Amino acid sequence: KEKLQKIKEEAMNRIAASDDLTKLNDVRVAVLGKKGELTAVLKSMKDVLPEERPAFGQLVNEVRSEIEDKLENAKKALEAKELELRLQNEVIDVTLPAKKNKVGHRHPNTIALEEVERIFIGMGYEVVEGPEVELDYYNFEALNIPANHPAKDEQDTFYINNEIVLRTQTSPVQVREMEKGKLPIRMIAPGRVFRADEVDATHSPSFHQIEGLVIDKHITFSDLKGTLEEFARELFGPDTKVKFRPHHFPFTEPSAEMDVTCFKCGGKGCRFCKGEGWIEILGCGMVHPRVLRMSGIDPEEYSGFAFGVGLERIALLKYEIDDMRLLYENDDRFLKQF
Ligand SMILES: CNC(=O)COc1cccc(Nc2cc(Cl)ccn2)c1
Repeated sequence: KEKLQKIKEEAMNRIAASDDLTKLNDVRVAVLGKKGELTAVLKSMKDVLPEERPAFGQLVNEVRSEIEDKLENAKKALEAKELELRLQNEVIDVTLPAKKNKVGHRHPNTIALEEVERIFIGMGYEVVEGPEVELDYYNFEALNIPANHPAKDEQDTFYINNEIVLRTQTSPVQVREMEKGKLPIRMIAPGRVFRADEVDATHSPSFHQIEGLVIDKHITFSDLKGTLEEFARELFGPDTKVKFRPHHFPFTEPSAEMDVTCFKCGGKGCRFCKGEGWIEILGCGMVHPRVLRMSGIDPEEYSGFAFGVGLERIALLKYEIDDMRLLYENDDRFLKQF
């Protein structure tokens, strides 16, 4: 009897002292398990006098159910505590900012190209593409660039062989269009061009240009100025002013270069426009009559203007990128800013 009392007291204390489910289970096994203390007592029943067995057995069962109840309550309490702990640790703060998903980005060149295309498509121009590996006829002769012209030497042009080059501008696409003789023409020719230049912050052997060509009856220099002024305004903002400075290209006469007021300082002069207040954007001019004639267009009947703009130049200006090589290094840290 005393032994049972001791086992019960000891078990109760050990249950109360168990601060987690594992320890509690250890107590259950130690007392009620196959080799448990109470089980041992039950096994010693055979030594008890037969007439005392019923009372004894009842006593043992009482102790066992008291211990089982205590174990059960302790188990429930510990489970509740564990759940409470988990609820505190696993709480999700829904007010935290969401993780930004990594999404793709358009390259600055792509953004600039799509912007320029949108402007001229809006003016009714067609976008035409052509071969990057070109006959030197279309890249030079048809553009009134004579055989011994410096632009043709190997310092500036990649030759595949004596007749075939990597095009140095997208004008050949326009010559091919003029040859078709379907007039009037209003087109832009975007695409990759190649120069055997030195590579530096503003030159790359392979870059992109967009050229424009308008051929119709009675096209004048003022059509050129009006069109390119509108282009500049749509690209750099409505307050942009333009100016045309006389220049020379073999394929246009007269020729000009167009500057726009610096969109950073509005024309006062700043670091960005090197204090000039103006930034050169493109070259242009009235298509040279010899170029028209070589492509089968009568300069007495038709006239036209053309222009060429460097795509990287637009992208570098618009996004204030100071080294063209950044456009080609595919550094995600740079590209994901656009
Ligand atoms: C970045 N480009 C520049 O600085 C200058 O580009 C220019 C300038 C003037 C005209 C043209 N293209 C052209 C095309 C034909 Cl088919 C006939 C006449 N001209 C390109």
